[in-house]
Order: sequence, then C-alpha cells, then structure tokens
Amino acid sequence: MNENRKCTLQVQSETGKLEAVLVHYPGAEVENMTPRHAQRALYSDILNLSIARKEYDQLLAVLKKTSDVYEVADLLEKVLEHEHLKEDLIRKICITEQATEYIDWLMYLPASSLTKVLIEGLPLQINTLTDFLREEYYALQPLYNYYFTRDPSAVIGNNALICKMANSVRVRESLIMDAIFKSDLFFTGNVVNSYDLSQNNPLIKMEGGDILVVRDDILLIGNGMRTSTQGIDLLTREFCKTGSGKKHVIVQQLPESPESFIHLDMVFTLLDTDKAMVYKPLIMNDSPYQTVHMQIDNGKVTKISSVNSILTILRKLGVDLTPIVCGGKSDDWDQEREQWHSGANFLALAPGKVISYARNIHTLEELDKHGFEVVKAANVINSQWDIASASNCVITLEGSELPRGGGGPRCMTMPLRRTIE
Ligand SMILES: NC(=[NH2+])NCCC[C@H](N)C(=O)O
Repeated sequence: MNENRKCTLQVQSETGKLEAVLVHYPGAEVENMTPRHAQRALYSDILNLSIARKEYDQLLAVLKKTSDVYEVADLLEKVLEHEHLKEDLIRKICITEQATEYIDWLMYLPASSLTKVLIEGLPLQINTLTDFLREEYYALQPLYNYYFTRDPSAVIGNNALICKMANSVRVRESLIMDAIFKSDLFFTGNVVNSYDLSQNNPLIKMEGGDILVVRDDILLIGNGMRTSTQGIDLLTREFCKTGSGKKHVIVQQLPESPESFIHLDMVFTLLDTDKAMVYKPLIMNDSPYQTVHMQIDNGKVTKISSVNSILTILRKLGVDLTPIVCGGKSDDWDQEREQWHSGANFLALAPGKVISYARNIHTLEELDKHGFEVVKAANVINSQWDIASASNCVITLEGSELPRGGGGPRCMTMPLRRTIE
C-alpha cells in the first residue's frame, strides 16, 4: 500500500483490472471456538489455522503481484491511534454488543493491542453471578468471519457501502469498516452507511457477497439468507438516486439452505466481460427461485418484472455472457459438491484472469475447455509464470481449510479500485 497517497474508490465492474483490494489475514479468531459454537460462528467446521494461513499466503502473494493490498488490521490500528476515533468506535461496539462495562478498560489499551482484541475477541472478566452462570467465554466475540472482507462493506462506483449484516456475530466487522472508510485517512470516496439509513428497521439487511456490480448502470443482487428485499429496496433507492438516465437492478432469489447458498457469489460470478461462472441448477434450470428486473429512470423505479434468468436479462441489456458450468456439465453430483466448496466463487484480477481453488477439478476442466489456462498459484508467486503477459487464465490456490469457513477468493477480497473498462 502506498503510505502517502490516498486511494480513490472506484468499482464499476466485476472484472476491470484490480488496482486496490482490502483483505484480512486470518488470525487466532478463526480458531477461537468450540464445536458447540461453530454454528453460531457461521462455520460448518473448525479450521486448522496453520494450514489456513499457508493457503491464505498464496492468495495474498498473488494479489500483491497485481494490485495494492490493504490489510484491515493495519488500517484499524492507524484509526485507533486517533483518540476521538478510538473512543467513537469503542462506544459503538460496546453499546451494540452490550458490553459497556468494558469501555474504560478498552480505551486504556494501546492501538496495537486494541486492534488484536477487537478482532480476536475479548474474554469475559467474570465478577458477577450473571456472567458466571452465562456459559459464555467472550464479552466481545472473535470476528470469526473477517477474512471474508467481501461481506461487511462493498465499493459501488465511488461509494463505500457499509452493509447491515444479517447476523449479530458479524456486525462489528461492519462497524470497523465504517470507522476505516469514514476516518478519511486512506481513501477518497463517499461513505453510505446502511445502518444510518435504515432507521432501526430490523428487516433491512444486506451483505457484499450478494452485490455484484455488473456495469455502472447495472447492479445484480442476491436475495436470500443475508440480503432481504427491504435491504435491496434501500440499495436501489440509494444507488439510483444520483445521475440521470436509466439504471437496472437485477435480483436473484436464493435458496435458504444449505449454507453454501448464503450469497449470490456462491452461484454466479463474472470471469470476463463475456463469460460467467454459474451454478447451473439455480441459474440455468427451471427453479422456484425468481429473477426480477427493476428498471429505474431518473432515480425512480418505473417497472418491476419477472424475467427468465440472469443471463437472458443481461443479454438484453447488452452484457452477453457465455455461462461456464461449475462442476462441469455432465454430472449434477460434481456440480453440487464443487459448489459447496466455493467452486463458483471466482475473483477476477482482470478480464479473463481469475483466481479459484485447485480442489474443484471439474470446474477447472470446464474452464480449460473454454480457453482458460490453469496455472498453480505457486508458479505465479515464484515468477515462473507472468500474469501480465498471459491471456485467459485461472490461478489455483491450495484450498482445503479456507473453503471450510464458507467461501472462496471473491468472498476473501473487497475490491477498492478497478480500472474502468
Ligand atoms: N461472500 C461470501 N460468499 N462470503 C462467505 C461468508 C462465509 C461466512 N462463514 C458467513 O457465513 O458469513
């Protein structure tokens, strides 16, 4: 990251060359749980941290080859060096998480230790009968899911959207993002805080994994466990109120279970200006899950209609995408298994240059058939293979532990800036 220059937020597509990205290196927080707490932590299993970190190192090294990489913990620590920002954030967190008795103690901590506590969790100091009998280990839960930086905030155009998270265990992630973006220390852009806009309406919720910026005038949004229709209505109002002319919000309903369908980016991601990765049973087959097209003209919704599929409506709007099938075309068991392991969750580093997990072999085979060269991350990292001079390629990360947290490369990255195509 460039220490002196502020980065101007700008994301108008899913595939424009990635110039700056926000990530979080997984730490003790991913292990600070017991089997009894895994579900509440939104995990399906407990990760092996040392292996997860080795896998994450690959992601980080590949990202660093191509873009500026900002780490949440570094930015948070810098924010916390400012006394008034520190006090503001501590208060917000402790009030939200009903831990106001810890405010003074937290204020006393230096920025570096406070950063650690806010991410890895604060154990309860048990000095009341209530706490003793509560069967709770933490006053502030660890942020188990923070390595999925995609979800608590999202850059749309020049705006940093602070998402209103669906589960309380992830709310602090978004409060920290708010403090980082509002601090004015690192980024130039607008901050849109959905908590402030939702007037305590508990039905409003949205997460970045559901939000795809297809073009500057097209948002594609998943509606399911993490993003409600009320959340989408709020987003539609906010992002379509500026600028004249037509805009489009396309909504894809998602199943409530299994948990691998939590976000739209687990079933549909863009790989290139003319290619998308799809989970076929949901995106291309007949299903009870609707696709809805909302048309906006000069800031007002003028028409809402059901449409055939994401692919057909996008084609009508001039975005003609060839679908590439997650798990391969021939076997629906392969499709289901690879979708579960985040096989549809791709991050584009540039048009046609994407990252995914090495384990999803049928998906990779399908990409190979469509002209993507399959390259091991290790070869990119040791410079045996050069991303810049390559044409279409998929860079594969070792991934046995990371996907068990419930996501892939798109979930683990929050683009701050992409080249406008
Ligand atoms: N963009 C994504 N698909 N993120 C995946 C997040 C997984 C995480 N365990 C959660 O449940 O919140």
